[in-house]
Amino acid sequence: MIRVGINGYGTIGKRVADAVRAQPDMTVRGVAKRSPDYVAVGAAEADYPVYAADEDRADGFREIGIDLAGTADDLVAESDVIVDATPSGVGAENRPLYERHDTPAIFQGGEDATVAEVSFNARANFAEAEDADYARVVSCNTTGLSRFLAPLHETYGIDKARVTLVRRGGDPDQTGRGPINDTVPDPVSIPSHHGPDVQTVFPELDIDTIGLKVPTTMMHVHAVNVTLEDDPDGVDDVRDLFRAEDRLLTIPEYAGIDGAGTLKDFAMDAGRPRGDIWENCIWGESITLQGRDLYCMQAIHQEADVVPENVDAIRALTGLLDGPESRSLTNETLGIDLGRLCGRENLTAEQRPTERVSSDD
Ligand SMILES: NC(=O)C1=CN([C@@H]2O[C@H](COP(=O)(O)OP(=O)(O)OC[C@H]3O[C@@H](n4cnc5c(N)ncnc54)[C@H](OP(=O)(O)O)[C@@H]3O)[C@@H](O)[C@H]2O)C=CC1
Ligand SMILES: O=C(OP(=O)(O)O)[C@H](O)COP(=O)(O)O
Repeated sequence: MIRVGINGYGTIGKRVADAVRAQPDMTVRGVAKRSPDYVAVGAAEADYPVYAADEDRADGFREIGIDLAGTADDLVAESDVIVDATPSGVGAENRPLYERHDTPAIFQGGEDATVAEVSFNARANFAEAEDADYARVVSCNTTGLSRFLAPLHETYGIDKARVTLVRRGGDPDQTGRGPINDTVPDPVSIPSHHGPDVQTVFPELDIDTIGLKVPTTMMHVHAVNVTLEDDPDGVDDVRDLFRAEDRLLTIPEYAGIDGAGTLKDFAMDAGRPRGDIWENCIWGESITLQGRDLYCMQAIHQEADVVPENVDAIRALTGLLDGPESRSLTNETLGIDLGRLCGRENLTAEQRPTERVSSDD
């Protein structure tokens, strides 16, 4: 059993902890956080050993009845691998602590790519992390783009990708984030950081990205245009390629899912923990082919899509399983089952989204 320490127990950390707990080959050694708040109480109630990230605040935990298991330093010493899910920039400050204990670590996408030897996506470059001590799971948007681009890159080749990212303003617990009544170019300069970040996974890929922020906490939405090198054999060829991917959910027209709100409602109806959607959600009707130009729209649940990637990164760093085996086990244990979620195997030709434009036209 690999002992996993989670340093930083917020939006990402608490989800990764629950996902690690669901695996048969790893266990949560403990979780570290700074503030003795409702999330700390939740961790203790979930029977995770709680460690204080900041020793000065240790008494605050005791005052609310949480018996601390130690400090972050102790957690690192007692773990085989650390998942660092602290806020952007803190991970890089923590790296010397992991080096001191000779403990491999996984960082998150808010860190600069230089924090680790490899920027990781389980679908695109699992094997590159197998010899690494430090890996960075790329951000939620970059994870969504990497999963989407990998099969296109392998099957047709990519001449150029252009993506407009409509980014959620903040997560539901980020009460101070915005905008609350605006649509804001973010960043106003082009490209946004996402294109260069995708290139940390696909170094040769030609990609430009533009970002905007909008007043929602639900999900990010991407409008994608990819100019392929080779002609697909019609739009159904592309649809079938996406359907064969384990973490790409093609939303069928009959589902009536017309936005991020219905997607979240759908996830909660499906019994997903915290309403989490670990998969990219591609609107089937939006998949459009004009010659070699592929268009479509996808939604990315920012709180969730990196969670299975962290589990897979743990296996890559520790050599537990290879990429396909790890993805398959992670999918099975978390319940990533697209057929069950959207009735994929029941789709008839008539039920499939109508082709608006096809290369055959
Ligand atoms: N939220 C998102 O949508 C996504 C975030 N990411 C990336 O994941 C990382 C974490 O983000 P997120 O989960 O949103 O962050 P949160 O702010 O939700 O959680 C951060 C956690 O780290 C703790 N923390 C703060 N400072 C320290 C410290 N010095 N040492 C140890 N722990 C500390 C916080 O403790 P406390 O709360 O007790 O103060 C909190 O538990 C970032 O790199 C981010 O860019 C990636 C994909 C999506
Ligand atoms: O990793 C994320 O987004 P990103 O891919 O836009 O960097 C998370 O949604 C965090 O984004 P934030 O930097 O807007 O909090």
